[in-house]
Amino acid sequence: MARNVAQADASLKAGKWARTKYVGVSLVGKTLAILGFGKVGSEVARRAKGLGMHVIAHDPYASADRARAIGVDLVSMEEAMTTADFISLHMPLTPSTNKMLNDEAFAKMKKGVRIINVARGGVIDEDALVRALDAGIVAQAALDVFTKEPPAADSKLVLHENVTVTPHLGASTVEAQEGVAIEIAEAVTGALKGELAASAVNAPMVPAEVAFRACTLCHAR
Ligand SMILES: NC(=O)C1=CN([C@@H]2O[C@H](COP(=O)(O)OP(=O)(O)OC[C@H]3O[C@@H](n4cnc5c(N)ncnc54)[C@H](O)[C@@H]3O)[C@@H](O)[C@H]2O)C=CC1
Ligand SMILES: O=C(O)C(=O)COP(=O)(O)O
Repeated sequence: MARNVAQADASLKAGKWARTKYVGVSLVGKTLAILGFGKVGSEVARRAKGLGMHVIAHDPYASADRARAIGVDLVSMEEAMTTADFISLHMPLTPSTNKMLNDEAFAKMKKGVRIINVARGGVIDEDALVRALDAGIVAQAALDVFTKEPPAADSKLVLHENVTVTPHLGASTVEAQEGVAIEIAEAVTGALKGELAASAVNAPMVPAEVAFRACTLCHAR
């Protein structure tokens, strides 16, 4: 996005040689705000540090120690919104993150901010993003996910010249798909053997009787 690769590629293939139209921006020295400092957000932070960016993150549940170890400052949503040159979204879609980037949030951002969303489309109010792009608040957006997938063929957001889009390809590498397949197979064989499923989202991580014993002990103190 920062170097207009997708637009320049389409332009050259259409027979144009538009060197001045596609002058980009450098990442080095720029502030990247990561919203959602979990598994993906932390990896993005590590890589962005390697590119010479100043990385801050907003995540109400992240540990400050873990952030410090990667060289990232945990900040408030307000600070993330007002100081970032780039904002990358990595939080889950929940009632509290739904349309987290809305008109009010865009109004606080630095003019010319660039937005990356590889989380879930619903964390952005897409109509508000189109307004922010048209107003020049958001210079560019790179979107892998959409509120409705696939988005409508005439989506203003998808067709916007300052928006780069991909069809939900975040996890689509040969290696990642193989990794997921192995992880699922191991979880299934583990569950069949009666082992605790480390990645279960719908079961307590500790058997109920162990949790109950721990609870009784802690109440007995
Ligand atoms: N485009 C794609 O193909 C992919 C998209 N995803 C999306 O990326 C998201 C993140 O994935 P992981 O890093 O693996 O999840 P994760 O669970 O490790 O991290 C999510 C982080 O968001 C934080 N969070 C929750 N509410 C928040 C809020 N209101 N503000 C800021 N942070 C908040 C959590 O504390 C957590 O640290 C997933 O929920 C999924 O929707 C994940 C993989 C591939
Ligand atoms: O794991 C996720 O959250 C993803 O969005 C990846 O989606 P996929 O498994 O590629 O359909």
